[in-house]
Amino acid sequence: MEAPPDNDVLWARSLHFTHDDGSPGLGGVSLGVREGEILAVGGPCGSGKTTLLRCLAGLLRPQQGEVWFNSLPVHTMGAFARERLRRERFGWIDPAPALVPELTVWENTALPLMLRGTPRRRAKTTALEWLERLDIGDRARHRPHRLRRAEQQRVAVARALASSPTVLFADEPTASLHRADRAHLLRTLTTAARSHRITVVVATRDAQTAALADRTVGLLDGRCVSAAHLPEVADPEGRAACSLSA
Ligand SMILES: Nc1ncnc2c1ncn2[C@@H]1O[C@H](COP(=O)(O)OP(=O)(O)OP(=O)(O)O)[C@@H](O)[C@H]1O
Repeated sequence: MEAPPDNDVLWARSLHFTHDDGSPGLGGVSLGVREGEILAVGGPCGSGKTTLLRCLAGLLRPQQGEVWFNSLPVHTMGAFARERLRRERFGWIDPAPALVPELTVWENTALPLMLRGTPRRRAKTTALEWLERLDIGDRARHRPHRLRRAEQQRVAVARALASSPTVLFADEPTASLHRADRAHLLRTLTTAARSHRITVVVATRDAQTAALADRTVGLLDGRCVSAAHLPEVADPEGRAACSLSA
């Protein structure tokens, strides 16, 4: 078993994954993600983007192939070690904000930190700082149902960033948002990731999202293709536009 190149924080070789019902997920995907890089994984519906992110994040175990996080072989780790790795080093954003309805916005944001053992007061301070950066500090004491969908998704982003993950996985994070909300969320997410040197792997069918990435890999039928098939962006939110101080 050969460890990945030094400058790749995440590295996958020849990943094969078939779902329990026999549906093909991945058919031999290899890629490397450099430290601090924002990598977009593009491709049409059903091409394997979510399956790839879940394999890279240790949520699914590929039947064949290797996943390395720095020098750690994720593909050979047991369930407990993978869960710990996810809790301590990875962040995850779903297409729809999955917040705990009984908790306030700041408690939702602080939850991963508290699960890690951070004292409540310190977790609260960090959560409030991230909520301010994402322009929802004034909603900190509300419960999620009082927020718009776009605001809830910003809470999900704050929650993922608050625990300072080494790698943040974002699965179509703007899929359920309007265009203006999408642009705002993407700018804050990518600006925060760049300023905090967080590596991001984002699955997307959206050209606007891909335009903010350093690099895009395309998937088709569970395999890497040379170029991602994403539509042209009429008014791309280029990286130069990322001037927020998140
Ligand atoms: N839990 C599951 N059980 C069975 N098959 C699945 C499951 N999840 C995904 N698949 C199948 O695996 C293939 C890849 O799906 P995946 O969700 O990874 O693609 P995707 O590119 O993320 O799609 P989308 O853009 O629609 O989210 C598809 O054929 C899909 O139907």
